This record gives sequence, C-alpha cells and structure tokens, in this order.
Amino acid sequence: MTEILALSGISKRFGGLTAVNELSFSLKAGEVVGLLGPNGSGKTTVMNMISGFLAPSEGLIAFKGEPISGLPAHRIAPKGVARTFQLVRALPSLTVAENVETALAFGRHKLWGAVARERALHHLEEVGLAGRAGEKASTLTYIDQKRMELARALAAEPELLLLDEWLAGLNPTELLTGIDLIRSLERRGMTILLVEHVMDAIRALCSRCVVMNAGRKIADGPTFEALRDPEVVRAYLGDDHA
Ligand SMILES: Nc1ncnc2c1ncn2[C@@H]1O[C@H](COP(=O)(O)OP(=O)(O)OP(=O)(O)O)[C@@H](O)[C@H]1O
Repeated sequence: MTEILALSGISKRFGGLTAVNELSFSLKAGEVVGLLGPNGSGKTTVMNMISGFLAPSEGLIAFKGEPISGLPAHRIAPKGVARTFQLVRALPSLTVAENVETALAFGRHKLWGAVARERALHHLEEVGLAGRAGEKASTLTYIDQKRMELARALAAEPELLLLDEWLAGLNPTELLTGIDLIRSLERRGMTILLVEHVMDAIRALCSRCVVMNAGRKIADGPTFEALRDPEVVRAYLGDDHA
C-alpha cells in the first residue's frame, strides 16, 4: 500500500497553549485508522490542520507526496480531502438534494445544473437517503442529517475522508447502520481517518489507531494493542487502572 498522508513533526500553538505537540504519523491508501484521545487531547485540531481550517505552527503535512500544510481548506479539498464536522453543517432551508448540490458546486469538479442533480441523487443513494432528495434538510432526523453530511463530503469525491465524531449521538441501531456505511466506503478503497469516542465503533472499523494525550502521540499500532497500552489506559482512566 502506498502512503497517502504523512504528518511530520506537526505542532499547533494557541497563544501559550500547545494543542498539538510534534505529532508524526502516516496513513496508507485504503487504511481506516482511528485517531483517539481523551477530551482536549488535540484530535480536532489535527483534523483542522489536515483539512486546511488551521495552519500548523510547525511541521509538514504531505498528501500523496505533495506538501499541503498551511494551504487553505479551499485549496486542499480539490486535491481529494473531505471531512465531516463534529456539529452537522447543513443548510436547513434547502432541500436534502440542494445541500449536496452546493457541495458539488464548490467541490472538486464544480458541477452545476442537471449533472449536479444526478450526482447528488447518486451520493444520497450511497448513504441511504434515496427518496428523501426533495425534503427540507431541517426535517431530517439526527442520523439522516449525519447521512446528508456524509453525502456532502462524498460529493467532493475524496480519496481521504476525515470523519470527526461522525458516529457520536447515534442510538445502538443507528450506530450499526453508521458502521456498515463506513465499511462500504472502505470496500471502495477510501482512506479514512476517524476521530471517535465510541470504542465499539473503533474496534469494529479500525485495524490501527493513533492515540493522543495532551497534544502528543502516545500510541500508534494495531487497535487491540493500542487500546491496552498502559500509557493509553492511564490517559483515559488514571494511574490506578494502568
Ligand atoms: N481555536 C482555538 N483557540 C484556542 N484554543 C483552542 C482552539 N481550538 C482548540 N483549542 C484548545 O486546544 C486543545 C485541543 O483541543 P481539540 O478540540 O483539538 O481537542 P480534542 O481532542 O478534539 O477534544 P474533544 O474530544 O473534546 O473534541 C484544547 O485545550 C482546546 O481548548
């Protein structure tokens, strides 16, 4: 497998706070990797730097061998990087299809009109929202909003998909549906970096995990090994459990 994403010595400082501290890891094409860590450990900041919503203070990020660190989001997305956000960013007064069409209009191929409509319907079908295209986004249930958010990300035709707590807040049945959906993307060969607190989902989906604590990487390896690493147990549960 070829390397698709490489972070080398990435740091991000907010004033006196070092949110991410000399972080390095890489993803191979087609891998589904979990980015874990307790609250405030820097995971979303990492996602923001990969997708261009924040520039690193130090270090290099390369996507398919090309440096992207510090480029703005609108320059990184067309290269094949898409993301979902912790809080769903829908346009509630537009229909479900129009929400996906706006992503297509500003996405990799700048599609408009009938072509965009057809493509939007395809992505809605992919995420299980076939038949809902004409409904107002504001009427969708929580899981369906999440599906729509994913359809918007897929509209960018990414090679690397960043999922920031995409499975959070789903009930157990919805969670299984969400996991199946991510598996179907994996089968298509998509590379996925997943920030997630739902450990059952991590175990089900990720062969490998990178674990952070206080901005630093404390583990990187097969999921079952990373999750029982004493430093990871200590970070999550405290010294007594380690
Ligand atoms: N724009 C910002 N300005 C100042 N501090 C920030 C900013 N963004 C994040 N931080 C701080 O950086 C640290 C890491 O935050 P981040 O959101 O990346 O953590 P996280 O691991 O994603 O947490 P959670 O699991 O709670 O979402 C936190 O202390 C946070 O308060």
